[in-house]
Amino acid sequence: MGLAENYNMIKVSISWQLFHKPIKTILSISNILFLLISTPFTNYLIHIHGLIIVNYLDSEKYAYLKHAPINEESSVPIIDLSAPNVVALVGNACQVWGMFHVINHGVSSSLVDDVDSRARQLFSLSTQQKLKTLRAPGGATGYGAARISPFFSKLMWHEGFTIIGSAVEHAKELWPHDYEEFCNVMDIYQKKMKSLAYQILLLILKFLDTTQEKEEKMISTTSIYGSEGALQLNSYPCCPDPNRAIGLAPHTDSLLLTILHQSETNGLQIHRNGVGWLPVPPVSGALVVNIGDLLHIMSNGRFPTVYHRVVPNQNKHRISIAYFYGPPADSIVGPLSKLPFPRYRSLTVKEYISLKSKHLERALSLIKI
Ligand SMILES: C=C1C[C@]23C[C@@]1(O)CC[C@H]2[C@@]12CCC[C@@](C)(C(=O)O1)[C@H]2[C@@H]3C(=O)O
Ligand SMILES: O=C(O)CCC(=O)C(=O)O
Ligand SMILES: [Fe+2]
Repeated sequence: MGLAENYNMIKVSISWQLFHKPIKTILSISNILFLLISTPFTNYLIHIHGLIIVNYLDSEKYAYLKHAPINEESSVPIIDLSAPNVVALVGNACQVWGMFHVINHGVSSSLVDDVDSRARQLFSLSTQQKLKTLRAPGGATGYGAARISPFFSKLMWHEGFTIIGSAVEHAKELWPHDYEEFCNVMDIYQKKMKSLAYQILLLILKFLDTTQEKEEKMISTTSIYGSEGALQLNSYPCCPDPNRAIGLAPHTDSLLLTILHQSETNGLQIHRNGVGWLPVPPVSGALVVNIGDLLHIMSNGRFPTVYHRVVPNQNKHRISIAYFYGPPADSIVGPLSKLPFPRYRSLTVKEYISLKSKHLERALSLIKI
């Protein structure tokens, strides 16, 4: 099949979308493209012909094929949260990697499996169903492309579903008579994640030896009751030509900490200076923790915020569940007062999120002192 014919097929599928779907709201270009890539019809074409022009990225820029070989010294540490020297282990991992696996984390495997299978159930619904929960323009929750999508010219091999607080409104759209179980599982998981994230944050603050009043105030505002988090269900369908597409484009997470469950399928990679892209294969029973921008700021740059991406898989449909943990939107974040020579100015969480949504990776440099 020639290139021109493939272009025609994409054109055909766009017109198919526009004429056969009653689109009542005005969708942005990225949503239209997302709609296009998510239809079973176009997916079918992608699988048969192995070519979707809009989704291909230039390989020079991202060099997807090149990543460092794994050896013991170059892999993300695995930390047992019940280890007696856990503070030092966590602190060192934050400084050296900005990322670590945790085991003995107290979250039951049956709960993690439940969330994973509910996510699979959601993503296996028809596109028409999923689009009932399409994230509203400017909105935060629901189904759609990653929030960072507008910064990249090519689409990602990814679909997401974001939950902040209760998922009930969207779940009712998807399963009008059977939405409660989905919501219960997501609620229980969010509560567990919140308390695990708080536990890890306390270890980190202990490592940074924060004893002053300001920090204590900050700790209380990020407490399990005060904090606001988000749960992101990620789906990366099988990709016929994984070397020429990206699952989730390179980014750093914005909040304090992210706790990730990545089922059993490879795909996550982190960028290491001087090394390149390094795979982070799933460790059975472990959760991945990574430092986000806000903790990078609080540590005055001592902890790197992790630049990471996801590469698609040819044979396996990959699901991941990310919990983003951060302080309430109105709280002020800045380098901890104990650390000398602040490199960043203090600002509200809301202000930082707004800078990130406008400038992505440049947000941090914009608040440098
Ligand atoms: C709390 C959040 C973090 C996030 C933006 C969000 O409001 C909800 C979705 C999150 C997510 C998931 C995929 C990657 C990411 C960069 C994105 O585009 O949306 C993160 C956002 C983030 O950490 O900035
Ligand atoms: O799917 C993954 O492993 C990572 C997802 C991620 O980076 C995110 O949701 O921010
Ligand atoms: Fe991420």
